[in-house]
Amino acid sequence: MEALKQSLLELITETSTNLPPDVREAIKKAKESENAGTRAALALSTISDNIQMAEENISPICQDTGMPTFKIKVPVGANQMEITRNIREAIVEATETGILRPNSVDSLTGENSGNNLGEGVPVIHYEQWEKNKIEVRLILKGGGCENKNIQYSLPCELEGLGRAGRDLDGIRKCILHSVYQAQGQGCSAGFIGVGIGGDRTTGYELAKQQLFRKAYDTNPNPDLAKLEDYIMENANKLSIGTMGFGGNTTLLGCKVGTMHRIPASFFVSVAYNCWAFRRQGVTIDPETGKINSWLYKDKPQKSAPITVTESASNQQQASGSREIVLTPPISEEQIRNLKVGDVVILNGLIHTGRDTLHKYLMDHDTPVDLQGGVIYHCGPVMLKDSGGKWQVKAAGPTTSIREEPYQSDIIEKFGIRAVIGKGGMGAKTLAGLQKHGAVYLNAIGGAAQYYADCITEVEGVHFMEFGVPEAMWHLQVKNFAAIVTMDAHGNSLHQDVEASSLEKLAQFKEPVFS
Ligand SMILES: O=C(O)C[C@H](O)C(=O)O
Ligand code: SF4
Repeated sequence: MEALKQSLLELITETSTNLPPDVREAIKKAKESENAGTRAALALSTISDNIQMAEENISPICQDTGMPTFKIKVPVGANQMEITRNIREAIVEATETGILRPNSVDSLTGENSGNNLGEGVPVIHYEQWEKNKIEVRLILKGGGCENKNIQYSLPCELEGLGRAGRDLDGIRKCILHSVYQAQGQGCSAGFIGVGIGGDRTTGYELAKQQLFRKAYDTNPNPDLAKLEDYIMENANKLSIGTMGFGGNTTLLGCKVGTMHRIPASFFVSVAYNCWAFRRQGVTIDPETGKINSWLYKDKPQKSAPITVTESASNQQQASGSREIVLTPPISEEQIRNLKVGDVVILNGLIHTGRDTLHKYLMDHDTPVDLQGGVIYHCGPVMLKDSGGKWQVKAAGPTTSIREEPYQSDIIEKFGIRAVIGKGGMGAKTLAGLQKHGAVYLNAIGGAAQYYADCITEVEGVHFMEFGVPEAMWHLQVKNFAAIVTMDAHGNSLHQDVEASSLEKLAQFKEPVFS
């Protein structure tokens, strides 16, 4: 078993940096389904470039390397404690080399353990089988899409869809609703795993288990196979699109599993996974610890099950949109000149800030002048080089809506002119942008290599005690592109897409599977 740690390290590295062929194929089909020049097409082409860069740089596809979750099958008699020890060592090493972001945080103190270990982290599930090999599957599922998981208890009333009863049709409605409620915040286009039945805990477990299926397999249960096909065909008619920009592809995969329940409970649990669907698997020789085979590396046999609807109203044009170059400090006049749909190219100094910093700034001062400045909702992966200088390993945006309670106040208090993030923000921030003269810029979620490439220098950092992702990094950027999705005139692309997708959801109200 000497080689085991090295094998696990290889598995972690591949999972974080190299998307499997079935996922790539689904993204490729999505790209082909969008009309050239639309925002969705541009977002998908950034995503494709990013996937390529991550593989070439052997660096994280997305800066959020998620909750490492292992599913392991072992021969009778295998030493599970030894396997766990090796996993923990491999995790620590992958963190030291910037393959994983230090992501394990004490829930009460907020302290980052710094090495991705902690109470309950990583997650490891063991199962025995009668084969003489070890099978290890790993999924790195980030926080933004995890926050979009949802569990329904049937019967229930669903916005847009009405009553969902305790039958296949009620399940159908829940799944469509789950895609709608995620909007672009889980970095759509996404994959969903659905668990029908169980209790609240096992239902979610079953949903996550579905994510280990290959994107193009066929469900052995004909009813569920029909349901999966139906969802793939119709969820895309919601036209939420990549990053919630509108567009033809919202969902890249849907896998449904079922288990028994007790009479009083009927749960439908949905695990939402972003396009950065990082899962790999290996079989390992139990004597040597060496990798024998990879589980997700074969080319998909069937073509991608993506059906698209051409919907002219949702073809958000990006070509022909204005491109505006800005260098902070930015004036109010420059901001008021911007409109939803403009592409902003930023050069100069920007500052990262996410959950801990926003809360902190509510009743503390800022260590640097933010007048006319730009805040980037981002928790990067950083490594110190041999000369003691910080290097950016990955730096895409995080979900902005979490800062909704603070953002408007922070903009006003410090004179901030632009906020970069992803997924959009709510009514309070929109009003604040209008009142104080600021804009919201949407970067492409998950495109962590693409944006890391725009960062020319790390000028400094404050609040390292918050941990690497939550610290305030001061970054020099060049040609950092993002789209204005909320302007200083009360317009929000996110609000528009949410409203139009709710209208479209209502077309699925009538029973289909009776
Ligand atoms: O934590 C992050 O960097 C991003 C997170 O996965 C998110 O989607 O918001
Ligand atoms: S930022 Fe987006 S792509 Fe990255 S883990 Fe979060 S949801 Fe996934």
